Amino acid sequence: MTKQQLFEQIQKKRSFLCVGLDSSLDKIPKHLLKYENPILEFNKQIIDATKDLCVAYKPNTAFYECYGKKGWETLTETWKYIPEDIFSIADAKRGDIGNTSAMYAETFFNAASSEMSFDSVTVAPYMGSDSVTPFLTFKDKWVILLALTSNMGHADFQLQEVGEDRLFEKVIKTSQAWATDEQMMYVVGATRGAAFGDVRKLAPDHFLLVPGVGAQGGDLGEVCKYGLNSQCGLLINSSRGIIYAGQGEDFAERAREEALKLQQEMEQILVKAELV
Ligand SMILES: O=C(O)c1cc(=O)[nH]c(=O)n1[C@@H]1O[C@H](COP(=O)(O)O)[C@@H](O)[C@H]1O
Repeated sequence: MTKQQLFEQIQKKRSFLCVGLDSSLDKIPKHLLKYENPILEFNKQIIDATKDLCVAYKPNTAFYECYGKKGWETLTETWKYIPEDIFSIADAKRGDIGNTSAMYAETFFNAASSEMSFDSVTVAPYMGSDSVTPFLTFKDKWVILLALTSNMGHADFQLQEVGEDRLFEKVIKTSQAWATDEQMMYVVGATRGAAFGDVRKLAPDHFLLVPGVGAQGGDLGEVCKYGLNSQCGLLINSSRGIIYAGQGEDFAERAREEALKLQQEMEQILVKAELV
């Protein structure tokens, strides 16, 4: 998917919501355990209930890899179930020496070999250019590079000064030589509030993937105040806050209610910013 197509989806749905499919057997409603593949059934019902309210789905691969062969199959089938006009993110946080990264890129982008072709993959920048560029050889596929993450430990490295910059700023500056804003996004945690202003100084036009709304307590208004750009430029992810909103037979409706609350808030923000 291109950047323009993503923006058009945002305008059409009046939403920049990404639903995180961090689905695990111990958290999904108990009545689903009778199915042959409970997590796939869960994901399908969540997708059916939210697909008109969101513009992206983000399965975190850890929640699939932990179940071995069956988990990998569930990830593949989940990717197949995501509608084509919805941006798909393999949240795998990969990155390795060049020839290994090339195989990771095949895994997530080349359906001919892996049966999956996500629109994007999350990548850690730590190993540098040759660990990231193999993901950029696929047309209209995206790297979503970790910049300023939502977790406590972000301060251990990302805020350390490297010359004149903090490390996350260095990551954003240096990586812009590897790809344009048509193929690269940055992860900036919703819990980082005013730091969105600093990120926007360096990357005014890039899309940012923003996890941390919902269960981690990030504030949507604050993120948008500093992070919105002329093509919206934000994909706001919520995983647990949406998918585990209910535990009963009506879990998908409850998930929809939570997604709708966020979509309605986003619609107001888009209208106010005259983006729709
Ligand atoms: O790359 C990510 O998606 C990510 C980066 C980050 O800084 N913080 C973060 O929480 N995430 C992911 O975003 C999701 C957040 O889930 P919830 O806290 O349940 O909404 C999880 O899949 C995390 O792995």
